[in-house]
Amino acid sequence: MLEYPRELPIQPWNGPPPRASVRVPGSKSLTNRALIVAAMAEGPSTLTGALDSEDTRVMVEALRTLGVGVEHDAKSATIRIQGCNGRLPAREATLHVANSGTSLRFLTAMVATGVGTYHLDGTPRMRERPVADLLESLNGLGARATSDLGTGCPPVTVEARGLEGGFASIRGDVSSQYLSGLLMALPYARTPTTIEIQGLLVSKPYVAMTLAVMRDFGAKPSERKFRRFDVYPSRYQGRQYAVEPDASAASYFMALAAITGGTIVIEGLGTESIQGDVAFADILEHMGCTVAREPNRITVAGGPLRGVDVDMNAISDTVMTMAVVALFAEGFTRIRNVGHIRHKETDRIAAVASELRKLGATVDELPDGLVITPPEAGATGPAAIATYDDHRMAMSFALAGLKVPGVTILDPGCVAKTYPGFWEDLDALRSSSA
Ligand SMILES: O=C(O)C1=C[C@@H](OP(=O)(O)O)[C@@H](O)[C@H](O)C1
Ligand SMILES: C=C(OP(=O)(O)O)C(=O)O
Repeated sequence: MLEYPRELPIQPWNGPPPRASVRVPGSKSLTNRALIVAAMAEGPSTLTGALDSEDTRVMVEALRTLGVGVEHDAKSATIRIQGCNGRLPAREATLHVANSGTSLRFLTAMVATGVGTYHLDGTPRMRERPVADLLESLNGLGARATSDLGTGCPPVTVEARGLEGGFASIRGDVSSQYLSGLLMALPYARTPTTIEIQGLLVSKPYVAMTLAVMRDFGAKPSERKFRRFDVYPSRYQGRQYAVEPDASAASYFMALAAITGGTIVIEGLGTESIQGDVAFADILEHMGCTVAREPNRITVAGGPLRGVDVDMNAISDTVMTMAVVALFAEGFTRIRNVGHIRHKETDRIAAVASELRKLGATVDELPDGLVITPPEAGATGPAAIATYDDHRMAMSFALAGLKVPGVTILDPGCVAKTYPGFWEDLDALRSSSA
């Protein structure tokens, strides 16, 4: 991995507004889904355009620990997986997933299809991120899964003897990753399974992505209004799979166009993308940007921005990007229905509120959102921005530094969770636009 300084002063964007094309690295969510499904599949798979970051490395390492053959060629963004055809080789394993929510939730469900004893653990923050509802559902399907410290969070132990199938209900309002993990594991249950969602389902587009990847590898799950899901016993088939660029990562460059008044073309993401976060461009359009959408490309051109009132439940990884764009809009912005982001890398509502205030904004922190009123005379520095070990705090607030002199990002290395080359890509954009 790359080396990072302890803090990074951000130089304001002094040159002409950028006119550039950007292709961000592969999607974390699609890489980690494809890895899980390919690992369980019959036959080999090759993932191209795969993300190489902390979250995908911990997933690759965990699969190797489970005895699945995985070769990762980071230079060519290719990962080769020898599928285990639904029979996990390891009977006993301890998996360390750092602070990767997808890895923890997806692997917990996957190991329940095995026969043996599996332990999963992560960073201190991972030990505060809930998983109890997933454990409960797995227990109803034939596993013995426990939160070792009785906290409802990792570390987790799964004593597995394969999943029986039948009926499961799962809570949808804390994290959609429980449902995604269950869905991907269930083709390997002994009998068909019906899953019903209790309460609201957050982050719906991620569940659609899960179904899409399962279908791409040959399973045939069905769904009714995203309230009920049916999965039948089957086998995934190994294949070549092209991972789309990461739409959440692309939000930083869309936002850069919005606040600098430049034009940025996002390559490899467009109307054909299966990632919900491409809809970040729709919000920018409401704020005053011009957006052109093609099947594999989105062009965002900045303009005078006005505040918006927006429900971001479905695309909550872009809340922090939006919060920083709001600093440079006319009038206030209200972000609604994202209470679940308090359970992510950090309490993201609280973190955004504290750091925006350092730049002069007035921020009302709501239980499930934020109201951001930009300072009348414009945002001002200097400000040392704390990042809370949250990659998205670092990448979002770097954008503020392009407009406000004196912004320093503390612990810029936290971007390695999903976008290790972010600072280099930002510098490259700057040099190509000078
Ligand atoms: O399934 C996924 O790939 C993800 C689902 C979302 O989490 P929640 O469902 O917990 O909101 C998202 O925030 C995360 O970055 C990735
Ligand atoms: C919430 C995130 O990740 P995860 O839940 O996979 O740790 C994220 O990448 O913003």
